Amino acid sequence: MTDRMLEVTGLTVRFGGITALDGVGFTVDRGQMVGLIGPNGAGKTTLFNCLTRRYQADEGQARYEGRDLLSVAPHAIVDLGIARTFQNLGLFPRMTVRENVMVGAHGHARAGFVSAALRLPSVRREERELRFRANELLESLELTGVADRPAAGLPFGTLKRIELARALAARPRLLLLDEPCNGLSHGEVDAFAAILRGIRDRADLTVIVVEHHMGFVMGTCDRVVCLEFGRKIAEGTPAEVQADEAVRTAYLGTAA
Ligand SMILES: Nc1ncnc2c1ncn2[C@@H]1O[C@H](COP(=O)(O)OP(=O)(O)OP(=O)(O)O)[C@@H](O)[C@H]1O
Repeated sequence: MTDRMLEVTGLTVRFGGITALDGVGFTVDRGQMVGLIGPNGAGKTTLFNCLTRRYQADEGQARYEGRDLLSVAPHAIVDLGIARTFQNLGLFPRMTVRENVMVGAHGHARAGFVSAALRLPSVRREERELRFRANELLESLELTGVADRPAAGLPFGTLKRIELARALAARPRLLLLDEPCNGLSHGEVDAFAAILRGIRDRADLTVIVVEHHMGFVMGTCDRVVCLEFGRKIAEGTPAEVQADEAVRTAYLGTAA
């Protein structure tokens, strides 16, 4: 029996004359790591923006854990256990690495504005818990050594891991990663893949990852969905999608 987490059907998004997503459908089961690939402009980021309610779908449905995701308010997405990272990192450069990660967990803080302003004991306890959680994440992502340094000036590969730690701080059940390997060296990609696999296995986590790095996708994902010009052109195991003629044509211009 499958444990379906996400079911997307007929998802269509138009921007004026451009159809960025054209009737896209796929499913994701709990615990899977699904790769979302396709040439530039295929609609991958638009799909993430729809699922996180930044963009409004013109047609179609997305059911997440049995509920209609497309009617959820954008700010409520994190409460449903969905977190994402961005192509262009959205870190706070002057805050320390630890503080950046703690920001990700703040959506889960219970203290209200007044008690936080008065620094009541309950708030201090909560902050200790957030710090503890952040420290755990920093350790599992091999960031403890830079925890007290400002994010500004750290190497790009490190910033990518901080961005991942911040998304994980919200304790997501579904994690959407937008090009996590972009700009990483070969060695960093392998290290990132190993870290991600470790986290996925430890924390009951389901992942959809947009990525152009085929080595990462083929070596890390359980299933792959390929988009081109807003349409799904292939879906299957990494090996099946890699061998698919439409996918090869989309990437190379001609079937290779
Ligand atoms: N806010 C927007 N307004 C107008 N057009 C948009 C908007 N967002 C995306 N598009 C268009 O939708 C199409 C799909 O873009 P999208 O960014 O989703 O592709 P992508 O697969 O993520 O590409 P890349 O790999 O380059 O990030 C493109 O033609 C893009 O120009």
